[in-house]
Order: sequence, then C-alpha cells, then structure tokens
Amino acid sequence: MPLTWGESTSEVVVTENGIIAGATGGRSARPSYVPPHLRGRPQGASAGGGVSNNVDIAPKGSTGANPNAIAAPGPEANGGIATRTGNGSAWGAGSGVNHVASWGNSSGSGRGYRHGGRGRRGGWEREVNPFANDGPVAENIFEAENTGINFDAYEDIPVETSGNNVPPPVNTFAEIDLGAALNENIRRCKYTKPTPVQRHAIPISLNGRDLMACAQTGSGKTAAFCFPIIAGIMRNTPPGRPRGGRKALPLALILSPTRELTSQISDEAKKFAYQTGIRVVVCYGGAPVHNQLRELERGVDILVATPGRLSDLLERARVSLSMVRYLTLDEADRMLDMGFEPQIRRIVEQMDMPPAGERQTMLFSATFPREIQRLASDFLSNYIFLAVGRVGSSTELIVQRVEYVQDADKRSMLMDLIHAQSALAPPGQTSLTLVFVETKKGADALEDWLCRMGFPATTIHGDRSQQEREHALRSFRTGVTPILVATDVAARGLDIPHVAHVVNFDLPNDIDDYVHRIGRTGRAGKSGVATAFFNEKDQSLARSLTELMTESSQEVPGWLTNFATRASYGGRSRRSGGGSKFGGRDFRREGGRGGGGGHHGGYNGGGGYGGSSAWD
Ligand SMILES: Nc1ncnc2c1ncn2[C@@H]1O[C@H](COP(=O)(O)OP(=O)(O)OP(=O)(O)O)[C@@H](O)[C@H]1O
Repeated sequence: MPLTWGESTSEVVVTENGIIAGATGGRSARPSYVPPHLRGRPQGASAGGGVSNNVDIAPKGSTGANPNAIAAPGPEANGGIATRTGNGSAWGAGSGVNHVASWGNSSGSGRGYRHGGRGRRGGWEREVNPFANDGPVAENIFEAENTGINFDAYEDIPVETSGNNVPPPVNTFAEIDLGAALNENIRRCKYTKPTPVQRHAIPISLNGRDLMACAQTGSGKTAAFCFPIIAGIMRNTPPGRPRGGRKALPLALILSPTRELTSQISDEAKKFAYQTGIRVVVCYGGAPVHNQLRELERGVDILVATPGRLSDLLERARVSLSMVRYLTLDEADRMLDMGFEPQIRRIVEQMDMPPAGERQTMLFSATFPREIQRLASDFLSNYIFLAVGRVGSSTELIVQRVEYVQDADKRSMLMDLIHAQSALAPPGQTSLTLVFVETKKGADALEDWLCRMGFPATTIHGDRSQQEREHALRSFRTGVTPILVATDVAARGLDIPHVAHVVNFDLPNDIDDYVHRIGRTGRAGKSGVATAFFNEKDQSLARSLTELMTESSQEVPGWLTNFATRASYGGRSRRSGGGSKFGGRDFRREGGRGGGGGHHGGYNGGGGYGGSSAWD
C-alpha cells in the first residue's frame, strides 16, 4: 500500500542530519528527508504527522500563516549577511528507490510518478482539437479552469497611453462591436467584463492602430490581441481569397517564443473563434511537420507559430505571408532579444509580408526594456504605446520572499517550502509548486532527487522531447505531479491555474526573467507566493531585485539591501545604466523618436503614472 508523506515520516527514527535512518514494521528502510524542526527528535514527536510548518509562505491575508516563520537572516552575521546553515540537507543520501506515495489531498492511488510519466505512452500524442469549427462541440469546452478574475485587484491600476489620437477605453464588452459570434464566445468563456489591458487595447486595435502594449503577467493580454483579430477578420475578409491549398495564406500571424505558449495561445484563439468560421492553425517545432502541413492545407485564417517552425515552413514555400493583415508578437521583448532578433526580422521584414502601415501590428509583453522598444518600433507605424500598471500595482498580488540560502542547502530549504505549502493547501485541493532552475541538467537532478524523496515531480526543459514536455505540463496542470521543475522555457506566458508557489531555486541573471517567472502565480487577480533563493552568486541581481520588491510594496530583507548597496557600484539597476531596464514608458518620450500626445491618466480616475516604470 502506498505511503503518505506523513506515514512515511512517522514510522522511522530521525537522525541529526535529517535522514530517516531505519524503518519499522517491515517497511522499506529508505532514507528520507526530514524537516529541520523534527530533526534529532524521536519518532512521532510531531503532532503534524511529519508535516513541517515552520516556513511561512502564506499569502498576505491568508489564514494559517505561521508566526514562527523563518526570519530573514540578520544583517550583521557573516559580515553583514547571515547565512542559512541548513543542517538537514538530506540529499545525496537517497536510496534510488522509486517511491510511490500519495501527495497532499490527492487520491493516493499509488501510481508511479517518477519522471512525470516518461515513456508511459508510446507514439506521438496529438492534442485533440476540441474547438474545430467543423463539428458539434459541447459548450463545456469553455469551462476549462476559468475560475473568474478578481477585478478588485485592478481597481486603481494606473494606465498610460502615448501616441496620436488614442481611442478612448471601454468599460464593457458590450460597448465594442465585436460581432455576435465572438460575443457569444466571450459569454461562454465567462468573461463578464474586460480586464484593464483589454479595456484599452481592444478599442485601439479595432480602430486599426498599431500598438505596443505592456501589462502585468496574467492580466488577459491573450484575449486583448485575439478579440480584435477575430472581429477584424469577421468584419472584412477579402472576397475570393484562396483558403486552403499547397501554400497557406493566413490573414493573421501570432508569433510567440515557446512551443508551449504557442500551443496555449492557439487553444485560446480556437475557443474565441468557435463557430465564427475562422480557422486557427498552430505550428511549432518538435511536433511532426506533416500533421501541421495537413492542417495548413485545409485552410488557415489565424496562424499561431514559433519563429523556428514558421521559418521552416516559409523556406519550404508552404506558407506565404503576403495576405497577413494582422501581426502579433506575444512576449515581444523576448522575441526580439539577442537570440530571436535575426529570425524575427527575416520573417517580418524580408519575406513577403506587407510592410508596416499596410498591415496592423501589435506587440505585447509584461516587460519591455527600452532598447527592445527601439527595435520593436521598426515593425510599427504611428503606433500607440500602452502601459497598464504602475510598478508594483498588481504584483502586490504576489508575495515575494527572498531567502539567503547557500547552494548546498537549497534542496533542504525547498523541501521545507514544499511541506509548508502542502500544509496550507485547502482541503480537497492540490496546490502546485513551480521550481525554476538555471540548467537542464540541474532540472533533471532536482526532479530525480524530489522523486527519490517521495515527492511527485516532473520537469520541463529544452532537452526533453516535445512529447515529454507536453506530458509533463499536463501532469503538472492536473496535479498528478504537483511539482514542476523548469528552466526558463516555462517562464513566459503559461497560464496554469492553481500555481500557488513559484520557487526561484536558482535566480535568473535578468530581472525581467524574474518578473515573468513569478508571474506564473498570482494570475487573473488572484494571490500567489514567490520565494527566491539568493546567495553571493546572485549579487549582480541584488539592486534590481531590491528596487522591484520595494516598488511592489514587498518586505526587503536588510541583508539584501546590504547586497544591493555593495552592488550599486557597477551593479544593475532597473532604472538606469546597463542591464535590464524595464520600459514601462514609451521610449519615444525619452527623446528616442517623435511621438507623444495621447492621454496620461489613471484607471478609475486614479493618479498619473508618475514616471515610474510599469512592469509586471
Ligand atoms: N475578461 C476576463 N475575464 C475573466 N478572465 C479573464 C479575462 N481575460 C482573461 N482572463 C483569464 O485570465 C487568465 C490570464 O490571461 P492571459 O494568459 O491572457 O494573461 P497574460 O496577460 O497573457 O499573461 P502573461 O504575461 O503571463 O502571458 C486566463 O486564464 C484567462 O482565461
């Protein structure tokens, strides 16, 4: 019979170093992790069935916050930085046994979860397209996990627009002429009113204007660019346009940096386009190209693609961009950073796509560094810049914590957090934990260790096959493996309900990546927790992290401020100098290029933007 975590810790003796040394009752003698507060105690000492509750990860206002929360290290120890000594690092001692355990409130069916089901199924699994336009589809397809949006969280979010003749925002979907079929789908999706970015961006795009839009993670940007595209195609499709055939001629192109995000956008677009007659086709690498070619041959109105696979299809002359009237770059800053720029420029500027001014172009992201704005503006014509959210406004939804943890203690600390998280999960619910690491190898190693310790974990990174990546994501989404260890491939755009906790096991080098990573929780106005493990190696991030946390009303530990002060000579700042400069402001206002005009005011009559950067 499978063991729960509680059972497994109560039946054995705990040693000083946190390793369970032996088993009673004839059960396996596997070493396991023991939370620090149980170490050195005899078995059964904990009333909590072995569940550690000594790490306070409760979001603001949540009940059950533990008054014995780990305090930030005092600034004086260790030359101004106190270190977490973590005497209970149990890792490395694992037996290699493939544990089977029930997790939290899940059924405990005893299914093996190691490696997230790798190799469980043979052959390529294609996602069924439940939103195909050519068959009867039950309305419940729209019920997929939309738990509603907490609009109160956006009450006084400041908004800045700049550019000429900015169309005014709307308060309801009914004020906009989106067409009956799309309105019906909005109703089916249970979107009762537009989010702030939708209120502003939809009228701008419906007016045919180019747009550079910056709004917080999880605030509904996907619908903000999909609705105007669908409404625009429904209003005005060129007569006699060939739809199918050997060379696909999409009317709209949506580019996004990762396969998973591309797939997610396509699913959303299919939902929004249900019964409109508009065909959405998705193309991304790692999936068999012949299936995608077959879909393209059947006709495409909206093509959602990753740059790599699209380049391949363009080279094969299976796609022409000559009819593209709408171009959207989601996560536009990522699309144009060093890695992607040449490929994107080739697609947008050197193939047969109509030039800026003839097509309508929309760029969206939660972060928009100024230098990237400059690059991106090459694709736009007389555009409007939209920034929704003053620094820190909606990210107060995400409680950010930074813990000083040496590399050797990270696993032990992670275990504490996972225990605390599982203790806080509401009855009957599995809360998901997303753990970011720097390398693919590191991801595999951590997943392996977690599994050996009895925690259902899986992993997503660039070395896994697309099938494995999709399987891992599905297994995480559904709570089968409620811990996902990921590299930055999962940092952007993924909308996974119930991610309660994002752990930056390794911090990224760039503060914008941090912003996107933590944005996997606290979505759609809901709260979330993000914990970062920080040590000397992350010193270059101290200043921007401190600024970011201060701007979003987070408690900044004194030791981190010390790091930031030390790093201020040559360190990176969000506001000035090198490194990652988040551009919540239209770079044209800073003398970059002509522009200006527009209105400049707060949402709900709120105050001005005040010159601070909008960010996630
Ligand atoms: N008007 C609305 N009413 C209710 N829910 C909404 C509305 N608009 C979007 N949502 C939901 O909010 C969630 C977040 O939306 P979305 O994924 O588009 O965010 P995003 O801004 O693109 O985030 P990211 O920056 O991380 O990519 C989704 O689950 C979506 O279904």
